[in-house]
Amino acid sequence: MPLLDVKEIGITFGGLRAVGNFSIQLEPGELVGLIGPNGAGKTTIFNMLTGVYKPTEGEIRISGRLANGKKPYQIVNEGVARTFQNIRLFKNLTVLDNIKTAFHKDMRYSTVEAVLRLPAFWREEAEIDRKARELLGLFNMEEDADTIAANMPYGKQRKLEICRALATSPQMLFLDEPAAGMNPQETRELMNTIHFIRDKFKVAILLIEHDMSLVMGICERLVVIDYGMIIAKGKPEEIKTNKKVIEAYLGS
Ligand SMILES: Nc1ncnc2c1ncn2[C@@H]1O[C@H](COP(=O)(O)OP(=O)(O)OP(=O)(O)O)[C@@H](O)[C@H]1O
Repeated sequence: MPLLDVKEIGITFGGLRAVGNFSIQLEPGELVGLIGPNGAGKTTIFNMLTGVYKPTEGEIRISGRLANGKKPYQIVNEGVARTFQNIRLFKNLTVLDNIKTAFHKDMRYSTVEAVLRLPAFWREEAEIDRKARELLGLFNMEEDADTIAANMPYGKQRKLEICRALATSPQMLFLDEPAAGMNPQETRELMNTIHFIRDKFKVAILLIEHDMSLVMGICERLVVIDYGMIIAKGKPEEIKTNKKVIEAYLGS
């Protein structure tokens, strides 16, 4: 059974069909790119897959369970994490605290134990601290633990956002234009980071990206959309020479 099984989903905003007949399957550990010109509907698809929008047509199944109409936090509990086109971090918190907030989804102590600062609370807080530092360590960011997120260079903020998404122990990770605003050096590092994540965490990754060198370089297969509809699917080398894809990009 695929991890993600999307059948013919679509959404209409005020009479305008932004996305239609969109289908995709993701198997564990796959690295797939979702590409298309500006305004093609990529973020709208992510928003449907993560519970921000409810599709007006079709069916989304995560690990076989119907996910249409679930709220974003329920989708996180189904093992899906995402990052955003515009980085969303708690800018005034430290790097470590940004990660810890994500781990708190799994906390088991009760409100009473937390308010009264009972041992169960401290034990679990110490464990979250340890796990957050360990995760930062995997991304070579342990020395940034006490830095305020907003004071980090752009590339590192992106990395932190991905790192925080992983703290929810997802099976699937959706990255919305992770290379946006990055310089070529940061983009190269990001490619390595994405490969590392897939191999280390065994997550399936769905990646929206405008940077063609990035998607072509790391994705095993690509889905191309234009005006809300799939126009091509295939391996990067097939997509590169696909006439419809070339026309869609030249025309945008
Ligand atoms: N909440 C909404 N209400 C009305 N229209 C919307 C809404 N969300 C998205 N759209 C429309 O859906 C279409 C697809 O937008 P979307 O942001 O998904 O494209 P995109 O492929 O992610 O573009 P980009 O690459 O520029 O980020 C656009 O025409 C947009 O105006």
